[in-house]
Amino acid sequence: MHALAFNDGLLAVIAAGLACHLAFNRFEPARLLVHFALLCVIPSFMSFFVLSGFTSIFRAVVSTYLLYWFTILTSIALYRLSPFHPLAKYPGPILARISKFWMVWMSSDGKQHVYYYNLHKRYGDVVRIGPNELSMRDTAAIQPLMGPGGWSKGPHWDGRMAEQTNTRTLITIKDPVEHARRRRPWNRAFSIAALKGYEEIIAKRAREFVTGLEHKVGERVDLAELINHFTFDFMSDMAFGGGSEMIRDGDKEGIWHLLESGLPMGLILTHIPWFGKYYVKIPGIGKNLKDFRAFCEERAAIRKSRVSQVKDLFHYLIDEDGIERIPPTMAEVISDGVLAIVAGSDTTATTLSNLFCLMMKNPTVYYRLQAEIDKYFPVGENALDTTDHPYMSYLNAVINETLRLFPPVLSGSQRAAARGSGGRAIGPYYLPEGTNAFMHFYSVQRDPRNFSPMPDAFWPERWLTPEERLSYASPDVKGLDKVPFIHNTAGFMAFSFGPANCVGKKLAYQKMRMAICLMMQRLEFRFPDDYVPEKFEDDLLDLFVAKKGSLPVVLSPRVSKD
Ligand code: HEM
Repeated sequence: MHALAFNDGLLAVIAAGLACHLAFNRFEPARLLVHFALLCVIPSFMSFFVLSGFTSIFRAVVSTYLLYWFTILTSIALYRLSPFHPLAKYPGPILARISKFWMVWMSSDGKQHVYYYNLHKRYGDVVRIGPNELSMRDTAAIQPLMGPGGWSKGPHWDGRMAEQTNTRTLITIKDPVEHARRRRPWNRAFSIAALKGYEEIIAKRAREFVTGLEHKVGERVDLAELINHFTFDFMSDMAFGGGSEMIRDGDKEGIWHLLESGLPMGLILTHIPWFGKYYVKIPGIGKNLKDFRAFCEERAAIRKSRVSQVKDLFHYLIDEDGIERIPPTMAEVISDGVLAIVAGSDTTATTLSNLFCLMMKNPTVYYRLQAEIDKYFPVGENALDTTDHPYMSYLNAVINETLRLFPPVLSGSQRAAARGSGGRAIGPYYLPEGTNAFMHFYSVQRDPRNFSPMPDAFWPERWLTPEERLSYASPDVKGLDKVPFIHNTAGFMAFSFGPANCVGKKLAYQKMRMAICLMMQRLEFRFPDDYVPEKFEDDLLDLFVAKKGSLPVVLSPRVSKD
């Protein structure tokens, strides 16, 4: 009789485990209390059913927990590998299909972009890289996934932003209507007229930056770090009317380090967003970000109290012209100001560093660009004048080619099919509801169906017109006119795509062009003799945004100061 009751008890525990899996699968509960009830209260209660088979309560409780959790995990794994799973037809590594912890592990070396790239080579255009997540490489999916009427931002931001319960920053907003409302001031801030107004802010910081470089002529400097200082000072000017003097003083407060220190954990939370709710409960967690936010709040208050002579980004974000029907709250302005600094300084700094590294590795490109800059800005000309930028085809080609090979957001930005949407065809693929998906920028941009020949090589000439390309005919391009040339700009996704793409794209180009022209008009850049240039790419990590290492450079003057 006892044995029967015990067996019944074990079966009840297993049944409860299966029911728990079903509840998580069906309702995706997010509240910690519900997690606690499902994972702890139920097995504690169930241990009474098996008491008869154990010599102590302790043993009964431990055994019930083990059996309960084992049942849940086994049931989850079997379901996710089974043909009944909605994403069963999409191939991918077994462990990735079972759990997102696999991607946490695989991305921990900072090379997830290369991992995804190799997965696409092995499995094709759509790879299942999580139980409910797909990585995509086919350009036919871009428009339906990310274009107007496409899917909204995915949950990968939820974990990173777990502490932002009230005011979310623009990039994390899922609701398309709310996203559009919050994006309006940003769109105004990057209109052609507004951009023209920023030129003087860029020019001032670019002059300070390049003058600082000139003082270091002959020295070995970390160009990547100095570029960080330039982009950070500029974005602080834009977002909060100043407050940062890294070009002058260096990063005394360690702010750049503070921002970068959160990236590895941020990446983990993009893979397991549900964990963010637990993570933020750990005492002291998020302190760095809170400190940075406090700095921004202080700056925002100062900037708000005075009328700026210049219409900076803050002017538009806080709606100083009073255009919005519902004026933005101060919390929204601060939150988006923080985003501007983070999204606007790191991305352009990484691109500029990559660009100089790639050019120094490819002297032909370096001298071609230098020649173009010399043509438009000979000695004595103002290299910060933007009038001729549209005609500087080689400059634009070098920037695009850098962004193609190394987009600062290497692995793309997740989108999700809303629950209840019923799923939809994304290009030639049917993606059921509950699916998260992203275009893998790094793979799309190196796909020979989009960019050929030499999709993995730095070859800016591919961005020129055929006539321009021919005019550069030289040993490095010999024979390339004999192979098919493919240049599918739909596969150029560094700034993402659709209504939630990068709103700061034009500003990024403007800032990078101005800085490059001034830097190359005034200075020569070369690697120190003992530096192995491949190290820079080895050190480049995919932590959602790219994190770069140092870029040692020796500077020499181009223009005599006499
Ligand atoms: C080389 C430079 C840059 C690159 C490659 C870049 C790339 C990106 C990417 C890939 C996204 C994600 C979009 C998505 O979720 O689909 C993004 C979003 C964003 N970027 Fe940039 N970015 C750059 C510079 C800038 C600059 C200078 C700013 C200026 C403030 C900026 C502001 C933003 C903002 C506000 C968003 C969120 C847009 C939204 O969700 O509506 N970015 N950027």
